[in-house]
Amino acid sequence: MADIIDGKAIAADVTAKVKIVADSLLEKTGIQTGLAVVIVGEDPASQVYVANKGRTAKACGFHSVEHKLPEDTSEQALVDIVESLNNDPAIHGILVQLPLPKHIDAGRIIQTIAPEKDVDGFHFINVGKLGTGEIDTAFVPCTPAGSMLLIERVLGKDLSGKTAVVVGRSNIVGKPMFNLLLAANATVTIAHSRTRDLEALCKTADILIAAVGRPQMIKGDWVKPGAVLIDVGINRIDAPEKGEGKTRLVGDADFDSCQAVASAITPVPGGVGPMTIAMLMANAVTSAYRSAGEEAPSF
Ligand SMILES: Nc1nc(=O)c2c([nH]1)NC[C@@H]1CN(c3ccc(C(=O)N[C@@H](CCC(=O)O)C(=O)O)cc3)C=[N+]21
Repeated sequence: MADIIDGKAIAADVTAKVKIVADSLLEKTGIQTGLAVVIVGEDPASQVYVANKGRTAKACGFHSVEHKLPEDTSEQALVDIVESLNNDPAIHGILVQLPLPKHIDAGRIIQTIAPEKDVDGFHFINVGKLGTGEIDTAFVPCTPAGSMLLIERVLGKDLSGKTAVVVGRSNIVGKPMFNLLLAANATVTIAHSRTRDLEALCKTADILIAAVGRPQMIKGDWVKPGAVLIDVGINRIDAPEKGEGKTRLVGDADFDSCQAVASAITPVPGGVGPMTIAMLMANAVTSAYRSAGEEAPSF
């Protein structure tokens, strides 16, 4: 039976450290880390995440601002808000919650965020730095960064000799995950919907990252005995066993069958999700340190 990797507890460790270093920057330089989260529209899941971010930012002692904009906000109005945050010296990190409404070009908005405040790590400058190994001055996307920290807790920092398979090729998770695993010396393959014999490929992985967005797709008999399984998926499915109309969260891996085979596995909820928020806080305080010309701590 695999050990369950307690993402909630590890995320709490990270945010406790963020608070300590944020307090120490404030004491030394008078700079309070500022994080701005911008949300457009009313998607209920997005509202939950944004509320979590605001709460955690306050717990870290940050200056936390939230811009809640109506669904019919124009692209230009959003560009103007991002530019005003770029120019606001009290703000060190800017996150524009995705997805954006269809009438807004999300790519244009992301590239409008100043790279040095892009705590999501989605700007071309940060993507390029990660892709060329300049990780120390980049912002790394929060979900992959948090997943790496969980892997580090189990396997250490050096993944030499390990085979990793990332299932999913998104810009937000799959591709940055590939780069981080590669930088840690793993031998990495990205699989996706057009991969032939996905099951056999997954079975080669010492480290398996499930980031496809399909509930419970990865089954125990796809997993190499002793593998470390990081489940990035967060899917809400019907749970009639809990009562009529009830739902529950599941990952992209079928937890019970995978737990029987892996050596360590992240649960959903309580795995990668809380780490995403913790790494956002880490990126924000890192940005504040850089703005002060101070050496940023590592997490
Ligand atoms: N620009 C941008 N950056 C993001 O990082 C971003 C985004 N947009 N849009 C939405 C997704 C989703 N996301 C989550 C963060 C935390 C949890 C999380 O804390 N989940 C908990 C509980 C989830 C629940 O109860 O609903 C868990 O897995 O244990 C989930 C999902 C960040 N995202």
